[in-house]
Amino acid sequence: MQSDKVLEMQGICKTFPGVRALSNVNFTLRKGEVHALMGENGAGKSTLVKVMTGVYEKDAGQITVEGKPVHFKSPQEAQDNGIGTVYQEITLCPNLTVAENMFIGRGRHAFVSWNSMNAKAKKLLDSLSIPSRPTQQLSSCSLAVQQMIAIARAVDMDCKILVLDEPTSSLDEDEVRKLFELMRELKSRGVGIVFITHFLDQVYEISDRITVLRNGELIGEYEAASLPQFELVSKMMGKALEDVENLKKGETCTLDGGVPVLEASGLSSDAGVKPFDFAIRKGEINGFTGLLGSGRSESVRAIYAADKVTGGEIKINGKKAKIDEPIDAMRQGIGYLPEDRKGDGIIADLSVRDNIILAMQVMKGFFRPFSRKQAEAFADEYVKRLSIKTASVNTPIKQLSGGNQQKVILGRWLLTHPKYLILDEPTRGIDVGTKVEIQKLMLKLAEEGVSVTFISSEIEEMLRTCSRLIVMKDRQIAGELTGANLTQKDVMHVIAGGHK
Ligand SMILES: Nc1ncnc2c1ncn2[C@@H]1O[C@H](COP(=O)(O)OP(=O)(O)OP(=O)(O)O)[C@@H](O)[C@H]1O
Repeated sequence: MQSDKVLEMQGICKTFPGVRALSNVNFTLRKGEVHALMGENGAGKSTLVKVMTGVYEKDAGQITVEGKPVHFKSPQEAQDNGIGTVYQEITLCPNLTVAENMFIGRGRHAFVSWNSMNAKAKKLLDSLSIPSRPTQQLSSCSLAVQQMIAIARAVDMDCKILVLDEPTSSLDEDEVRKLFELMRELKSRGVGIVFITHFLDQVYEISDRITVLRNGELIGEYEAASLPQFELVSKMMGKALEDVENLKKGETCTLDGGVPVLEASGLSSDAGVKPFDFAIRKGEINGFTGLLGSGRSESVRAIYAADKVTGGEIKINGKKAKIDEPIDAMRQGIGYLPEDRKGDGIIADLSVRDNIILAMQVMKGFFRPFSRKQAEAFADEYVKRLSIKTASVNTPIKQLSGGNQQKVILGRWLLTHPKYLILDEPTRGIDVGTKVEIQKLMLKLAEEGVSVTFISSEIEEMLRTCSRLIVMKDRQIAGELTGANLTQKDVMHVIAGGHK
């Protein structure tokens, strides 16, 4: 009897130096299903997917595609067997057109003319309802459309299995909806989809089945419809959920009156943020919210001088401060965890230790390096405090899972004992347990008198932790919410209506 299983992985093992990333893991994918792969940071999801797609060779185990045993030694071999992958970071060429990106490097498409290539691209785009033109330069498409084009490319290569590793983490709600429509279309064509995300609501919206991994082991495989969300979370975390449920709503101490820790007036930057006023008090957690592109990140970048400041002034504790470059901000006790941790945050080839001490070392000066012993002691402290999963502090940071890399950057700033900490998407790509830990950490820092500005695409976690929300729209402040007005509805109202 022909099975409906398109992929079967059995007894998969993979070890890296000092880390057993997968032990004896089984995974099956059916035709036409969306199968979510869930687990906390470092659980082994990406490793399993990389074994599946030929990026890593397994140490042990069997893989079959449509019943046929396979042993991939390269991503090309996986691709030749009908496995397509689209990563969160798009790997297409921004300077080429949409059509060129769809067919580049594809020997079997011997196009006789641009016209025939563009015509074929148009047909494919139309059949998948992707809103873009074949002759358009890829960089002019939104991130979501670029992702869809990467998917279309895989579809045209006759993929039977599509792996989507955190495809939604940079998309807004509308874009996520469009991506889901495309996923449903592919499902109806019989494509099996492996879906990795940390957004639980999305898992339940689109997935048929869920496989949970923890510490490299298989916890179980479930029908999504019969696994309540709280059970999923406790399976991922390996503990009951009361910690998540009991996180107190953010009633952080806003010390009214008194001099603000930081006050900005008429601040603007060359990243296009319009002049704005802003103040934060000791021990306050506030947030910048708004849709992607609203200017929420650009505003905090202006405060830290991460972009060139074009106007306005900043006072620290009531005194005018000269902050022309990030180093000036650091010396004033400001820490900044950037949104783009790959581009702006981690230094991939350096160890966990060197990444943790980086900000401290910059402040001290590179001509006065910390001794190895001192650096290791600093790093050890924050690896323990933030439960960073790493073989050692000397491991290159690029070998850590995404969420653990994020914790290292957080450790970097905590080590400088900042007075004011700006955290832009600190919980993106982070599992639910660690998210709660980071939210708790923010509340604790605030209690200790540190002021925090928090940005997150998940409005709920901002409502839980912030005592004031600044709502951005079209690169300027559209409104400010406190107290009883701190609700999702009020935020939407300001975004929709643009009034205070
Ligand atoms: N190339 C590598 N070298 C060494 N260790 C690695 C490598 N890739 C992954 N690991 C380790 O294997 C374990 C599993 O990591 P993996 O990236 O698969 O987790 P994940 O579930 O995808 O996590 P996240 O949600 O944070 O991305 C982690 O402890 C990680 O540090």
